[in-house]
Amino acid sequence: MLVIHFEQIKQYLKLLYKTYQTFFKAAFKITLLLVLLTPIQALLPLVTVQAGQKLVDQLTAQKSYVYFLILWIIATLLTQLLPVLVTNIQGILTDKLTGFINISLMEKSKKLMTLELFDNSAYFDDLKLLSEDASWRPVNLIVFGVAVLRDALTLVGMFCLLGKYNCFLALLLFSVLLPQTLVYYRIQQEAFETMVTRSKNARKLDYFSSLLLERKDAKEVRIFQMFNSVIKKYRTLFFETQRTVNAVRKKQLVIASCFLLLTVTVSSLGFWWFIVQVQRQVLGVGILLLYISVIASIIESMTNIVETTSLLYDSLLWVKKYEHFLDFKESATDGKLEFDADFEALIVKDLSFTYPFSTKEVLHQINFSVKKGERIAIVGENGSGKSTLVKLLLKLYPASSGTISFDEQKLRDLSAKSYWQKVTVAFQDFSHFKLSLQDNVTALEELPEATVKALLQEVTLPLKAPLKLTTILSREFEGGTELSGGQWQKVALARCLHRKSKLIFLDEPTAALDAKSEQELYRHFVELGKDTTLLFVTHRMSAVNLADKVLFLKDGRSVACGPHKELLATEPSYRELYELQKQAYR
Ligand SMILES: Nc1ncnc2c1ncn2[C@@H]1O[C@H](COP(=O)(O)OP(=O)(O)OP(=O)(O)O)[C@@H](O)[C@H]1O
Repeated sequence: MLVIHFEQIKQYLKLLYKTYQTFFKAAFKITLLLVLLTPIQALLPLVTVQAGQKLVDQLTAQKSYVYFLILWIIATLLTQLLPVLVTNIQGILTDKLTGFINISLMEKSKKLMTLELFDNSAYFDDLKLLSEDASWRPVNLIVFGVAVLRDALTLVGMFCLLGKYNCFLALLLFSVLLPQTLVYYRIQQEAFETMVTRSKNARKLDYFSSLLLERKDAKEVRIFQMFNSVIKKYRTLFFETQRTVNAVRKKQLVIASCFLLLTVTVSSLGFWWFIVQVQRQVLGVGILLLYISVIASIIESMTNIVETTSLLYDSLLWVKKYEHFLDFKESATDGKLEFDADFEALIVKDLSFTYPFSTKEVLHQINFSVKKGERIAIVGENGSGKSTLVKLLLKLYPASSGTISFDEQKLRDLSAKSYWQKVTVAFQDFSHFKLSLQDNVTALEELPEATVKALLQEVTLPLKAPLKLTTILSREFEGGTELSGGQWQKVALARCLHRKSKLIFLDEPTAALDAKSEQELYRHFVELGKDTTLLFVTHRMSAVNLADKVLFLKDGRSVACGPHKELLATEPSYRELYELQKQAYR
């Protein structure tokens, strides 16, 4: 049992050490100053107590006490002054640490080439927690991290002071307090585990309340009358969580009371021993003042340590998650070759794929090729693997087997950065950046206004009041506005076009457009130029007429790839899909 406790304490201290390492990395000088001030602050109570004892002894012996009085005044003054200074320094360190942590999280994300991390639920949950808490965890870490160190030093100092007069009593008190601390710690640990369970539940609770309060879901929540059911779900989960937490609290109260009784008994015995020493004139009366102060300080530091360590614990686990995220290594390594956009053919050979952390293969032995300048429509039923294929072609996932190559260049050997610089895409679930219209089009690249306006014209999105290039596309920000689904899609298409790439992927970004607008836009992309290669996913079979070739996917397999008319003649399931849509649009 005790081994487990020591293991936990060891892990705790390791995490505390790592936390201090992060403090130093974030702000070396400020942390150093804080670390230097901490022992001074921690040992001041010792000086005050001893000065008080000596003062009383000198007074009763009718000797000069001025020196001890001055010492006591200085120590008391510093005891009051230092916390103000330390709070100030902690504030500066908190700001620096918050910036440091947030920037390092963003920098790490920048280094992630594939989407693998986002499919790993353990990492993804951690990442969500990391980004949600990054604004307040650093304060917690600094305030509690410094307090733990300070209280531990005071505690050690006080035990040493007591040991100077009665070593046995100091050891006895220590032996009562040690198991008390460990049990306290264990209880806090249990409380924390409940808190973690609670934190999982808390996220669910948050979601339920946001579901009924946020704009995003306001329409469907009303129409489908979801209020009562969601409130009921919230209530059930809330009370269930409360019950578990209360059970831990009750246990905590009982055990804490038992140990408190033991500590009071030992302290009283100690007090009695010191009274006897004073009666026998072995020690001066001042020792009683010292003893009372030492016991009060030991108990206070002890309580503080247990409370602060448990308050600090989840923040330390947060640091662990932070380190864990920074250490995340992708299974695929990036290539080194520069992408030559002047390729003659894109060749996909025996391509199979299983998503990371999944066992189901979603693409099986896909084969097709695209010549430079060709327009390929990728069609197939829902879930047939069209978007997955596009993600693989974009190097967002490494293939499980098989190859994608541009002439002789294998995609896996290309540097992701060089590849992404020369391709462009509009996704089905494209990003709605809460930035200005201009920034949404340029993806924060600096482009002349005239170019942005021309792009918007290309995708037929007129700049009519109140929409300007500087308008923020979100009501969350002052002066912001919201676009319609179709307008948003045009913004995504303008973003896709701004790259002027020779290799374009469209993963059905046009679902919210009417058939005419969609046809016009596809035509626009098709007419971009003879050396522009276009691969577009579409559900509207009318769009396949614009393509040179159609890649027909079924259950993750490439059933056929060829001109639309050829597929109609040779591939019955393709003909069936086409006829079905034709009838629907009649
Ligand atoms: N991140 C993921 N992890 C595991 N499986 C996934 C993931 N994303 C998609 N899948 C699975 O891969 C299969 C193919 O999905 P994909 O989105 O590629 O199909 P699609 O043809 O584009 O469908 P739709 O026409 O509905 O857009 C589906 O069975 C889907 O459940």
